[in-house]
Amino acid sequence: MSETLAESVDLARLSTGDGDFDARLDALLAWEGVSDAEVQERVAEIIAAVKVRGDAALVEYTQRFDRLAVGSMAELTLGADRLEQAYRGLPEQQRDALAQAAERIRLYHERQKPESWSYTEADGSVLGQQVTPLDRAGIYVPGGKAAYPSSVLMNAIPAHVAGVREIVMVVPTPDGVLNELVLAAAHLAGVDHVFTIGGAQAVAALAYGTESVPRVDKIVGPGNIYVATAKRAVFGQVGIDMIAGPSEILVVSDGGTDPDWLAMDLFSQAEHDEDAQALLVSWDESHLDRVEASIARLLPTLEREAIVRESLARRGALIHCRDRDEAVQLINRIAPEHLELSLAEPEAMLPQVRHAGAIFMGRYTAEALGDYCAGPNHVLPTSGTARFSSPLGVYDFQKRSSIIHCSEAGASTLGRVASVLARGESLTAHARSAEYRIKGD
Ligand SMILES: NC(=O)c1ccc[n+]([C@@H]2O[C@H](COP(=O)([O-])OP(=O)(O)OC[C@H]3O[C@@H](n4cnc5c(N)ncnc54)[C@H](O)[C@@H]3O)[C@@H](O)[C@H]2O)c1
Ligand SMILES: N[C@H](CO)Cc1c[nH]c[nH+]1
Ligand SMILES: [Zn+2]
Repeated sequence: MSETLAESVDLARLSTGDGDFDARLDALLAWEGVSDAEVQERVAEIIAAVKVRGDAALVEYTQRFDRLAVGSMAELTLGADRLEQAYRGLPEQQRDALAQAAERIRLYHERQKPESWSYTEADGSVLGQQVTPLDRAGIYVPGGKAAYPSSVLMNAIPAHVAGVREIVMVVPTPDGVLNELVLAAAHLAGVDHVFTIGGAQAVAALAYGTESVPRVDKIVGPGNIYVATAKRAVFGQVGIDMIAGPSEILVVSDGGTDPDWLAMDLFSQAEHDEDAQALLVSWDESHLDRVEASIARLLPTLEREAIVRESLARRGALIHCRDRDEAVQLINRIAPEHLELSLAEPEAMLPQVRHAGAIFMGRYTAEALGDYCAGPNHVLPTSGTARFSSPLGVYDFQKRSSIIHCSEAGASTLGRVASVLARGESLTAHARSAEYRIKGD
C-alpha cells in the first residue's frame, strides 16, 4: 500500500493474524443504535405526545423535524388519485422499471405463501393450522436523507400477496418535497393510505392511531435510529417485523473479481448512511491492495462522497484472512445483512454459510440488484441479527391459528390423557371438562 493511498482513504486494514484483531473487529461491528439513552428519552417523549394529542402532535413534529409549514393532517394525507397521478406522470422508462421490479418482487413473494393445512387421525379427529392475513399493516418508508421507492415495493408487495386488507404507508417528505417515484410505487403496490409523516411520531401514530391515521396491527419497514427506537418501544402494542439498523455489506473475494467492481459494491451500501458498514474479506493480500487503490481512485467520483468517506472511516475495513475456512468463520461471526460471495465457485461455500440476510452468488451478482429488482426482499436483518431472523416476507403479514376438531372417539382418547395431566396440575375444572366428553364414563 502506498503512502499516498493511505493518506487519501481513511479505511481500516485488518488481518486475522494480528493480536488485536478480535477487539478491532468487535469495535467495527458495534452499533450503539437503539440502546442510545438520549434517543430513547426523546422517542419516549414523542410517542407520549402523539398518544395524548394525536394529529396536533403529528403536525407539530412534522413542522419541526421535516420543516413543513402545515396546519393540519389533511395537508399530510395523500389520496388514491394523487398516487395514480404520480404513476401516470412518470417518464415511460421509470414507469417500466418500476413495473418490472414490482412484478419480479411479486412473483418471488408468491412462492413464500404458506398454505393452511390439516390432517385426519384414525379416529376421525382433525388437526391443522389456518393461515390468516393481518387486517391492517403499517409500512414505514424512509425519506430523511434519500427517498426509497424500492422500499415501498419491498414492504407493500409481500403484504398484498399475504392478503392484508388495508395497507397504511407513512413517509417523511423533508421540506415538503414529494418524491413522485415513491408515490407511483405506492399506487403500483396497492397501498390504501399515505401520510407524509416520518420518524418516531409516524411510528407512534401507526401504533396508537390518531384522528386521521388508523391504528395498525403491525409496523414493518426500515428507518433511522428514531424509527428503530420507536418500533422497539411500541412492540407489544403492535407487532413489528424487526429492528433494522444501518445497511451492511460483507464481500468475500477470491481475488478474481475486478477491484473496481468490488470498490463500487462496498460504496453501494456505504452511501446509505454514515453508520453503514462495508467490509471486504480476502485471503489474497495483493488483491486487497488493488481494491484499496480502486477505492481511492473512485471515491471522488461519487455523488455521496462525503457520506461514503465517513462511513468507510467509521465502520469500513479490508480484512486479510488465512484461507477460505477462516473467511467462512468470519461470515458466521459477522452474520451480515448482505453477503457477496465473489468467488469462482460460490456454490462450494454456500452450504457453510449459516448466518446472512441475503447471499449474492458469484462475480456478476451485485448486491444492488437485490436492492431493486432481483425479486427477494431488501428489508433484511442487520447488526448480526441474521443469527435469529429472516428477510421481510409474506409470513410477516400472516398469522397462524391452530385447528383442533375432535371426533366423539377422539374426545374419549384425549380426554383420558388430559384428565390425568390436569389432575397432576390440580386443575380440576380442566380435568372435569375433558372427562365429561369421555364416552361411557
Ligand atoms: N434495511 C433496509 O431495507 C433499508 C432500506 C432503505 C433505507 N434504509 C436505512 O434507513 C435509514 C433511513 O434514514 P433517514 O434518516 O434517511 O430517513 P427516516 O425516514 O428513517 O428518518 C427521517 C425522520 O427522522 C426524524 N428525525 C430526524 N432527526 C431527528 C431528531 N433530531 N429528533 C427526532 N427525530 C428526528 C424525523 O422525523 C424525520 O422525518 C438509513 O439508515 C438507511 O440506511 C434501510
Ligand atoms: N440496501 C438497502 C437495504 O439495506 C435497500 C436499498 C434501497 N435502495 C437502495 N438500497
Ligand atoms: Zn442499498
